[in-house]
Amino acid sequence: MIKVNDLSFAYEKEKVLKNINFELEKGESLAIIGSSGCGKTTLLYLLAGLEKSTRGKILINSQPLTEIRAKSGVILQDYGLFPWKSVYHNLALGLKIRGINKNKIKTKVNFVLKKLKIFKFKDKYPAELSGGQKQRVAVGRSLILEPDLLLMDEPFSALDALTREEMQNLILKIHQQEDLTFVLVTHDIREAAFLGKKIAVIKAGKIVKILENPYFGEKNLREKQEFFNLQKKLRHLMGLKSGDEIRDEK
Ligand SMILES: Nc1ncnc2c1ncn2[C@@H]1O[C@H](COP(=O)(O)OP(=O)(O)OP(=O)(O)O)[C@@H](O)[C@H]1O
Repeated sequence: MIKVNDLSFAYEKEKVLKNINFELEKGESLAIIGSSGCGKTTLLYLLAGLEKSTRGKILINSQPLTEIRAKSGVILQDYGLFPWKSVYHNLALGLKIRGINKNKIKTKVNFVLKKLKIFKFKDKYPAELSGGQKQRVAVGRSLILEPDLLLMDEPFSALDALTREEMQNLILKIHQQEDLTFVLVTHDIREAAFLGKKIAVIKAGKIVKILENPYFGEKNLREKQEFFNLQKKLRHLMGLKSGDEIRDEK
């Protein structure tokens, strides 16, 4: 589905991504993790066709990516909702632009609203919703266009821990039910370990390791020892110190 070959990118002179290589099969998920400023968002923008690489290439379904793809859904951290439109019309807009008739739009929007459990908010405006509800609307707005690839940049970072877990469960469920391929950028180790079938660790613009997560999608994963072990591995790869080491330094 995605093939990235020797990709590099610079904003003006500063090289932000260096020789990035990875592949992602259809129906797989990739979590991209790294500390602030390492280049995660830039990589997602390149995958979305919002920025163009300085060197190397991206193939999606064997086609070189040269512009924004209609079949790629993108969800950003700030929800990207239209504040002057109701929940219903935020979801309907993409279909309307594509010239779909009103009845079909109504059926589809209502179906997605129910699936994401936000039907009762359909006449509300984004400002009247909680963070989690807004993020459900943002997910709905992408899914309604039936993307074959969903690209998400820190989509749940503004949410409290419980709502964040609920949203992670929701994405996993949609992935499992619809074989959705997705890429998620995050700085949260737990989130990467939960939502990545593959987990790419980035440091200063380079992929230091791509881990396979054999436990991805398992029931009650968050309570399993393997989940903690994987997080420990990720912490090491990211060069994070344990609390003890910090105490020893004093
Ligand atoms: N529009 C821009 N012009 C110039 N430099 C930029 C621009 N956007 C990002 N950068 C720089 O590129 C580097 C990577 O930024 P990027 O946003 O991809 O990192 P990130 O890993 O997503 O960080 P964070 O987790 O803080 O969002 C940073 O050093 C940043 O300052």
